[in-house]
Amino acid sequence: MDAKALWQRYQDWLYFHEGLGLYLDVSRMRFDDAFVESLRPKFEQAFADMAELEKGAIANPDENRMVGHYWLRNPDLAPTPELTQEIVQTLEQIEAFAEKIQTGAIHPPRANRFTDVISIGIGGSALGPEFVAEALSSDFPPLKIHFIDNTDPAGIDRILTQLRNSLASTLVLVISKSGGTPEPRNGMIEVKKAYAGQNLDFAQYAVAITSADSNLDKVAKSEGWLARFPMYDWVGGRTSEMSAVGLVPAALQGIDIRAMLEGAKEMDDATRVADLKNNPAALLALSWYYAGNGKGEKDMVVLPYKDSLLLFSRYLQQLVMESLGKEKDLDGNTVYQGIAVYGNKGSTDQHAYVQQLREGVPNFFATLIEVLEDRKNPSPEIDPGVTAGDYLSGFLLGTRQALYENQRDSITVTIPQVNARTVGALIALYERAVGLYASLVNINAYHQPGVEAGKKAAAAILDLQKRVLEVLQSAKSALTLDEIAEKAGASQEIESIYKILRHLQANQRGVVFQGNLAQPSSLKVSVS
Ligand SMILES: O=P(O)(O)OC[C@H]1O[C@H](O)[C@H](O)[C@@H](O)[C@@H]1O
Repeated sequence: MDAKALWQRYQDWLYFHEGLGLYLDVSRMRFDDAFVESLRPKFEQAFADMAELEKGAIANPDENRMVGHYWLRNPDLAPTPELTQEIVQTLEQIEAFAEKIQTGAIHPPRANRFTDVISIGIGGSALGPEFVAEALSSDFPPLKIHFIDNTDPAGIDRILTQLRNSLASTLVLVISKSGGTPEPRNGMIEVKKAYAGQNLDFAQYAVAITSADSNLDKVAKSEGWLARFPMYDWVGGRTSEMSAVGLVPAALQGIDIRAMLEGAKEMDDATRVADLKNNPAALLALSWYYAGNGKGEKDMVVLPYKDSLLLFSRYLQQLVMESLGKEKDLDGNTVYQGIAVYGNKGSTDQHAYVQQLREGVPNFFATLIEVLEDRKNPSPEIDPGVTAGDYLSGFLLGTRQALYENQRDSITVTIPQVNARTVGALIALYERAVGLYASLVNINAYHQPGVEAGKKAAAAILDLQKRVLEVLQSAKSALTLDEIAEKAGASQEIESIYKILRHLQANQRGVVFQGNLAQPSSLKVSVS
């Protein structure tokens, strides 16, 4: 396509949202009109499915749940007045709580103010709050946030060591929809011990964000924690940023949560339009379908050219991959769907892997996120008439062009600046695009059956560890791995037993190895 035709294509396909000042450019996805026409019936269905979902249909049939994240930013859409009221009240409670914490009306027993927050959660209970903190937190927020999003002991130590001298003014959020996920539970127990170690009454520092009557909710209630906020059955973890899960941590950092909700609402309104060309989420879904042949054959590389949006790709990884990565479609056929997502930021990544994107295996399409405003204040000149921001912008345009010249497709999303409204809008844009794409490929975007397999296997390993230790404790002399496996009734799991023991041995847990470490079958194991 020559330059003139390409410029025309750019204008023909350009989407602009006036209120948000957001542009979406899909002109560098090389679909043709016939392709668009062929997808129209699927889009009609997708728009109809989405309308049903918003009205409160059981859009997640496997879990028999409604899917209501759209109601969070427009409570009047909720299917019952009770739900509307609950959403509104929770929002007011969040704002009132954050204000009291910031003014010191609620303060820790031994300090005038809370200065820090530890947010404990994983997956959907961490990725949104982390992304939003990185994108929107001011340089000197009223409360500084720290995340424990894993059960890595060294990671937990790092946070607790950094906060050692300010634990007495640190608020703790424990966020878990189910209230039973092991990682946040472990984090909570360890943090609780750290408070006890400094003679601080954890309950006076702790806030739970979880489903009513979950295990976490029960603990928080019985111990009289500082506050509890609800997580709803009809909001999925990966779409929970606009629920208490995302709003509580954001509000505590002084982020304008009303603006975030407003941006999402405006985007929801725009992505509700049942007209492909005038719906930015539909244009994204169309582009994804085109790129990957409706089967996820190409990966989505997300490159925001703005440091503060670094975690967007990580956030999208869960939103897209946990939603779309499914073995079965809604009719039970085996389809192995999904779209792989990765990326960090531009121009940084141009010095890392863009070489492969430009010249190597063409198994991806790029999404470039452009932010028009460079910085709040005027920029100094780097070269005559040229600023650092001009370079950043030039690198984005250059990469887009270089990719296109080599038949690598890209989408460009442009926002005027990174603020609460545009971040809310970006989240909403991708939530809807995922929902529409799921309809196009006929899958349930709102469950995650595959995650259970790993959780069950991990639980079995921990159970095996107990049995193995019992065997060793009652043994009179050192045993080979074969003998341990047999006595534990787990002959098929000898490799797991070896790995469990190796881990215990490395952590001074009383396990002693004799023999050649390079030949596990030669080892004799005892406990001290
Ligand atoms: O919020 P929680 O119930 O603790 O869940 C945290 C995460 O755990 C699971 O592994 C799910 O796959 C995620 O969708 C979820 O976000």
